[in-house]
Amino acid sequence: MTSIITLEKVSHSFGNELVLSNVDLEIEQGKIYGLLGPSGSGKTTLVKTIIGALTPNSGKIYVENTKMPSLKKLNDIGYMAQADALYEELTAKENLDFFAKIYGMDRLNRKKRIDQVLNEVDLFESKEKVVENFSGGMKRRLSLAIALLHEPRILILDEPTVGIDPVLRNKVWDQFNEMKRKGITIIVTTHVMDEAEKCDQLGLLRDGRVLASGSPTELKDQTHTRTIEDAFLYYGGVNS
Ligand SMILES: Nc1ncnc2c1ncn2[C@@H]1O[C@H](COP(=O)(O)OP(=O)(O)OP(=O)(O)O)[C@@H](O)[C@H]1O
Repeated sequence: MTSIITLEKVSHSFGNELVLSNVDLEIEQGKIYGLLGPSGSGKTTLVKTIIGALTPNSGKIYVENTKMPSLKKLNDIGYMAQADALYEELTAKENLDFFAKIYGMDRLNRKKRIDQVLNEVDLFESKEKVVENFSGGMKRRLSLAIALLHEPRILILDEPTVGIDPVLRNKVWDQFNEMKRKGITIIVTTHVMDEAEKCDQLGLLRDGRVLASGSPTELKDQTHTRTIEDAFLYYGGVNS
């Protein structure tokens, strides 16, 4: 097993509220890792510590053996935040061009990659449309396209399929699997149980603690349950 991301005893508080409590995690290269937990369990805070946007009060985080936070490492990570950070008054293509310039991509590469990612998220036909006229799902897909632009080896996606209809959601998951085949490591946060089933490995998070981790099958087998939801409830009960 090759771990690409390691967290050691990561804890963080906002004021008096302990949001992450002694989190240990190992994420393997080329896998889809799901962080599953209810609203407020600390998923977003955890992924922010991984990308280095937040330095936790204590603990260590390594991405490909580099201690985070590290500006250098950002080139290898694609991050899609929970709230879409898009320029509403610009078109989809203009948004992509803006971020491609920030990534320092040259003109030829920019044009090629922008067309590729627009196709990948099924927005090619809408590339000249102004983003303020996009639906919520279209905005999510554009955010995903931006995270993919610089061909990162690690993709960190905070609730990537919120507001995306079931048909397109399947398509987006097909893309995740395709990226995985190329060796890309993907971390997704979700509170949707059927999405959790599609991950290779899961970390079950509640109140800032990792209740359990393993593949969906392992978690169900260990708890003698048939669904991830029941496994989650089992671990929550046992550990509380
Ligand atoms: N910048 C902040 N300042 C103060 N409290 C915060 C901040 N960010 C998050 N929190 C608190 O930390 C807790 C965990 O929040 P977080 O966003 O990590 O959870 P989450 O699991 O991602 O939830 P959701 O699924 O609703 O996005 C919440 O109680 C939240 O109110």
